[in-house]
Amino acid sequence: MTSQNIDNAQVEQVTVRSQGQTRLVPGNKYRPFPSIELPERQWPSRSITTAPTWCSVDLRDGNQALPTPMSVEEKLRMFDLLVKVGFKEIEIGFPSASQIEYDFIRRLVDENRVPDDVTVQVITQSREDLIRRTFESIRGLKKVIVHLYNSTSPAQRRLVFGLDKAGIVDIATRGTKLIKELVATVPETEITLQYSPESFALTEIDFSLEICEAVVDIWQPTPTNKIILNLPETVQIATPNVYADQIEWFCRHMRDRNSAIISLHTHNDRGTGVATTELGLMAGATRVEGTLFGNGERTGNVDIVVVALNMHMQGLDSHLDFSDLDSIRVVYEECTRMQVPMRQPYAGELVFTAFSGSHQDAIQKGMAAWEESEGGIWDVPYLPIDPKDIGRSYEAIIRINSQSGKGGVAYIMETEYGFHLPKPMRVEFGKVINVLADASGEELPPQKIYEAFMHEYIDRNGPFVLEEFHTEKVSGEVECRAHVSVNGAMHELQARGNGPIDAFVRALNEAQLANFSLLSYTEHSLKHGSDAQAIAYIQIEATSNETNTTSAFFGAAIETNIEMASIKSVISALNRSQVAGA
Ligand SMILES: CC(=O)SCCNC(=O)CCNC(=O)[C@H](O)C(C)(C)COP(=O)(O)OP(=O)(O)OC[C@H]1O[C@@H](n2cnc3c(N)ncnc32)[C@H](O)[C@@H]1OP(=O)(O)O
Ligand SMILES: CC(C)C(=O)C(=O)O
Repeated sequence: MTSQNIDNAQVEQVTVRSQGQTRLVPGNKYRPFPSIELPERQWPSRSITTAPTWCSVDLRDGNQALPTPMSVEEKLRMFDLLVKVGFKEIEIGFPSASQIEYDFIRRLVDENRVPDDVTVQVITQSREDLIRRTFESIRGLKKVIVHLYNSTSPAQRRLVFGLDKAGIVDIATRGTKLIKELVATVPETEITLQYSPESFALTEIDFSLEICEAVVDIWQPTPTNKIILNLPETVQIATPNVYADQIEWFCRHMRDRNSAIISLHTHNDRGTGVATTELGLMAGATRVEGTLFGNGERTGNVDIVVVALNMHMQGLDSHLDFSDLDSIRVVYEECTRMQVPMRQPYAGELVFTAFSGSHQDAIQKGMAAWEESEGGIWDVPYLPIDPKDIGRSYEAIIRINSQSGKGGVAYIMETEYGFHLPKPMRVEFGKVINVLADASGEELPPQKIYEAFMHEYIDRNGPFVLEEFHTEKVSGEVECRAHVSVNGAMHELQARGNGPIDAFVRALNEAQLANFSLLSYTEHSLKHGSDAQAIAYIQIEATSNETNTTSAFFGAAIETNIEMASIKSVISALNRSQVAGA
């Protein structure tokens, strides 16, 4: 790859007219990013097998991108959160940037808030006054990574620094020399140097190597006292494979590879921060800088929550704890004043929710199979991880609107209210809910679905009303006596059958109050304990007196006495058949 000069380029954008519309095409305003010459690249056939060292840059790169940067108190709260999540390296700020940044670091020192197993990192430009101020800020800390950066890309060399390559190398090496000198001023502190050739991904790869090796030559790292070479994709300008090639090329060509930790720092301008980081790990890096939920400059830094949970879903221990992601999100939103979008991977409110019928059906079947497997391999369609792993409940997995189907409605009735609707009844009740959802045009919360069930099946009070019901055993059969009013007219019924339901069905038919037969019957208890109730579901086939056609109807009833629930479910089904005109 060579540097390109656009100064004199003749830029032409082209306007295209097609089918009555005008469209701007880029013409030669932009250039494709050149690829890296890397014969027999290895990364495409590798996979990620261990967690990298994670470094949170929430308190630096995240903070510097906020409209209102965090206060000292907010930074302290965020720091405690990052420690709790399990970060062992945390970039705590840019101490020479502002008094708040400086004071925050002093609070960490004065209040002894940095755990022994956590190393803090501070960033500085390669300018003498800023480096000296940085060293003043870290006095009293046990372990510190001093992070020196300067930008190296052709555009930044030309536009920001007005320097050639040698001048840019000189900025880096002068800074390194000064840091080396200042180590003696903090004897109680173990210093690691991190050097970032900022805009690495946009820099000629051989120049990136040259400047890093110039820094290495001064710092003199060893395999037991390594330097961190952080190779940032400061601005994302190419597909993720290009960054992976750059990382693998760098790892292959650098001298003394064992004395350096190769670190990734990616942004998300093209929306591929996670992919770029994952390929960078496959290409040989062992450390990742990023932020919670991807806060950071412009479109953000890479979202470490996603990279870590992507590992989790492959069965890898990420060493970070996101088992209560909602609480982490609350602290993040309060400290940064940013919001996690509803579709954010893992953390978004809607990412484990299905509204659509076919997804709900598959999820319901998958969940049932997984529960039966008692801890088997997670293989639930449409749910890449178990929401419970990150502290989410199963309640929101299925939500109902007009796109939903019977499976989803049955899932809500079962998980929220303990009603195991018989399979054919799901079809019938699913249609009831679909009509309601269509009419409202909105989501139907579980309470509304429950109310619709009660209204449709349980709370019907006519035209049939059961006033009295008794049974007794007579010569091996059950004899029932009942008082049933129909549209207010009272009828006394009596019949025998092989059980109470059979006797009651016969009594109604013999008295010519209805013309129907029993198709199916199920029951189950609803609650346990002294106020235990049972629900009975019955399906009848009713014949219309007018048209002599038959139709099937479900009825349901809830009672403490299961016999009474079954008899009332017959009445419920009859009442529904009357409304439908059977
Ligand atoms: C990609 C990244 O995220 S890098 C981190 C960026 N973060 C921040 O900038 C947040 C904190 N920064 C600040 O508070 C301020 O920018 C400070 C305190 C660091 C510096 O402030 P100032 O000197 O007032 O201003 P400013 O940042 O504009 O300085 C630009 C000068 O620094 C030079 N410069 C920029 N980066 C570097 C560097 N890494 N090393 C040495 N010099 C640098 C520029 O060439 C420019 O020089 P010039 O004045 O001769 O043209
Ligand atoms: C200083 C570097 C690492 C940086 O923040 C970037 O390149 O985005």
